[in-house]
Amino acid sequence: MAAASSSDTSFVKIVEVGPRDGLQNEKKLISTETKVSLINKLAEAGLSVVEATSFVSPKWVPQMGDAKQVMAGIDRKPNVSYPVLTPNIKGLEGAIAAGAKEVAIFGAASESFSQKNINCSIAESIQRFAAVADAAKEAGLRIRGYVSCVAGCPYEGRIDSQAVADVARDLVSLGCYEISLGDTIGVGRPREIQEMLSAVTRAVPVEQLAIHCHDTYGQALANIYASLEMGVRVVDSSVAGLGGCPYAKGATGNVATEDVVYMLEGNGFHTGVDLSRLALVGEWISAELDRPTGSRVARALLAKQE
Ligand SMILES: CC(C)(COP(=O)([O-])OP(=O)([O-])OC[C@H]1O[C@@H](n2cnc3c(N)ncnc32)[C@H](O)[C@@H]1OP(=O)([O-])[O-])[C@@H](O)C(=O)NCCC(=O)NCCSC(=O)C[C@@](C)(O)CC(=O)[O-]
Repeated sequence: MAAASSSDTSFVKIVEVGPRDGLQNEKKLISTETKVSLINKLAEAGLSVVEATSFVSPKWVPQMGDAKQVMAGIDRKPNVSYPVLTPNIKGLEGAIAAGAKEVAIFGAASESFSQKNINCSIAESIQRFAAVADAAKEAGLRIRGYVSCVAGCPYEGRIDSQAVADVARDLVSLGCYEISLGDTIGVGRPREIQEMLSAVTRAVPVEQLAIHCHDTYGQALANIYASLEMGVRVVDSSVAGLGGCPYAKGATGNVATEDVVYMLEGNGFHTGVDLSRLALVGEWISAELDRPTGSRVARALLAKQE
């Protein structure tokens, strides 16, 4: 697998979020065995970061209620990172006990979304995350940060880019090595994403930023390309385009990883991901969920093989 190097500007790190962001909103409980197989198959397809699960309240997100069992079941490959979401100290304790080496704290640039998603204001969330980050550092864990609603909020509409920059800066100051900027409801367009990135890069170096696009309005690939033009080299995506957010009504899945890999590899970037193998993983999980894959690239590739 190709290794990322800070001087290699053609390498794009893909953070596969399908097992967490992709599955968290599924109404029917998916077996732990299926989740574990999905994570293992994704790592075998060359993904070096596979976000595995969330240590959140099972009352809030029942689908992630088997986080401990998922972490116990996966075959951990040495060069693969398996981050997990931890909104509070209870979540962090669960993650440490399960042997996680990387955790993610997740805030929002919108007050209303913060309340709906994690039941506190933005300021309270930063305080809560400070305690999580201190304990995570103490335990030797790497910490990633998310900012949701960077291009719009399901409750408040347009979000000021400075609010995004402020939360991103706060998360970096708590010790996050990378900040993922989430267009949670997929409303952003390339120029808006570039304007948002201009504001955020005044607060956080672009080398520490990732872009996380949902494809609700069909803008995700264009927005990712616009982010690459701004120097972003980390992209979050979800195999087969799985997903949606439980606290953002109507939000569809993340951009499909297969579509991102196809676009990148044909545009002078490399990812270390085996696209044919990944398309088969997407086909498999879609069959498990009883629906067609949400990846247009996978559909095209698989149709050719048939
Ligand atoms: C943050 C809380 C816990 C606050 O929820 P709360 O109700 O304010 O918390 P609490 O401390 O009052 O506890 C209430 C109950 O939850 C339990 N509890 C408390 N914490 C935990 C925990 N960690 N693990 C397991 N259980 C927990 C706690 O023990 C207690 O249980 P009870 O006494 O009632 O039986 C809750 O709001 C929550 O779990 N929210 C999670 C929301 C979530 O997972 N959202 C989806 C992920 S974010 C996202 O998708 C966006 C992203 C990242 O992908 C980027 C993008 O697209 O924008």
